[in-house]
Amino acid sequence: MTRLIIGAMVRAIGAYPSGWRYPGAHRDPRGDAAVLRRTAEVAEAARLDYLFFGDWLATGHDLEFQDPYLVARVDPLSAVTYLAGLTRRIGLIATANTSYADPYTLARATASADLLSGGRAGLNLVTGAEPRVAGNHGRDFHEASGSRYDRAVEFEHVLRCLWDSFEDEAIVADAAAGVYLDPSRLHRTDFHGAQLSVDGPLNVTRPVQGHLPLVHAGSSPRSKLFAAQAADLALVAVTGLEHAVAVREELRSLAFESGRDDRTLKVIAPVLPIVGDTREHAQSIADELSELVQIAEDWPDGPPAAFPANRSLAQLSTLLGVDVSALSPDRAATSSLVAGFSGAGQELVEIVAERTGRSPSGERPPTLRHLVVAASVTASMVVGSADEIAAEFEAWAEAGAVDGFNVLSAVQPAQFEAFAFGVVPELQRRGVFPTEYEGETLRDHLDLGRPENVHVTSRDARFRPVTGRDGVGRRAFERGPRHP
Ligand SMILES: Cc1cc2nc3c(=O)[nH]c(=O)nc-3n(C[C@H](O)[C@H](O)[C@H](O)COP(=O)(O)O)c2cc1C
Repeated sequence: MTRLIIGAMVRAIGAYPSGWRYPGAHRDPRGDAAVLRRTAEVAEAARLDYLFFGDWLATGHDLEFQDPYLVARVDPLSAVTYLAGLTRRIGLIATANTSYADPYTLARATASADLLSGGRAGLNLVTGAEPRVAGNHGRDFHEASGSRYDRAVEFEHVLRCLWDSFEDEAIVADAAAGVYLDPSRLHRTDFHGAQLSVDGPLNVTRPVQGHLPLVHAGSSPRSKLFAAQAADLALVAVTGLEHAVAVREELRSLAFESGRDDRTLKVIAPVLPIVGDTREHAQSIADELSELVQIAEDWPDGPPAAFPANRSLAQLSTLLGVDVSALSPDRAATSSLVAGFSGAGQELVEIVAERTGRSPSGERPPTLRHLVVAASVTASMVVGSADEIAAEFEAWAEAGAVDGFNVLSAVQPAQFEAFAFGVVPELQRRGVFPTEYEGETLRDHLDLGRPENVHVTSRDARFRPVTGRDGVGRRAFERGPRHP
């Protein structure tokens, strides 16, 4: 039976550019503590596997228009530690940027989060795509992808060595004998690589889970190789079901080529469901959200300098093959106008019809604004009733496209609650998502075993970079048979 992994990608003011403008939406990040608490309570009541917190280490006015949640947000590890004390069962995954983080500090904070949550912490390692981060961390420039991934490879190795500093039996705590520590079970890291140098040992005992489940999010060839070799969950950007099938197969075969049991790599896709009582209701929500997205033409004298170039009638004209730049954004895209559109333009009209229920020949045709928004907001959306969305999730799982989803919510808290209390029970009714938490730890929820201590097995402790199919990989193992 298919068993989906489902986590919530928490974005406190919503994960759609205009979500914060929707009636009743949470919109002031100064109130995030209450929203995070409520989100965690709802997610745990729905038995979601984890809450996932992304990260972005810089801010600026431009982000207001691209991705308003990136403007101001709580640090992800702080959110995880806060929620560790408020929840009992749900996993809590924080993002860290390996290009800028200090491995000893991160190993210490994450091992602590795992201990404080009873084994429910996870860590998403990214190398970062935002160049402004460099100046916030005393660097002259953001390193190129190759160098960032070289560092990420060393980083992951060092993290595991540091987490394993204490063997599970290292703290003896024999009060009668006066023996606190077995020093033979405390291990130095002694890693001195091209980019990182760490002595160790870590001054936190081994995490409850041994190693926190590692997530990696990216899309380049080096990113895929890193995910295949180092991650338990690969968070991928996919354009549709067929693309997802291909990406999952590629990642799993890379994992196999790296000598790993490829079934232990779970491929997770982000998805943004718009949930309504009926399909028409969901479409009316998606329609209102589209209408609330600002486009360049909303400023008669031109948009702010940082406004995204692709959110304009000028850019849409290129895609449509028809110059609509002098028209009003509220001009209806009627059948006669649409007839002149390019193939890509016609496809866009179909996407808008599916999402909003508006068709060129109908009573309420889409407007040019709807088309600009559909072309420029790239979130992977599915619009419908709870049952329709659950059916779509199930179809993806059965096609071998994903092992699970990271669910984004356009409007907080309403859309998240509609998902948790509407779609999740439908998935449970279909038997593709469990109704109860069984194990205690995040690794249990993800069906991952507890790893051995690298200092005891010593195999992983030897760091040997090797050349993989798409670049420099981590290390070579004996290859076992590939499982079906
Ligand atoms: C689904 C998804 C989520 C991501 N989340 C984050 C994030 O929260 N913070 C971040 O710095 N980068 C994030 N990234 C960016 C990647 O880490 C990556 O650095 C970026 O896409 C550049 O591509 P590359 O690393 O594959 O070269 C995400 C990427 C994907 C596909």
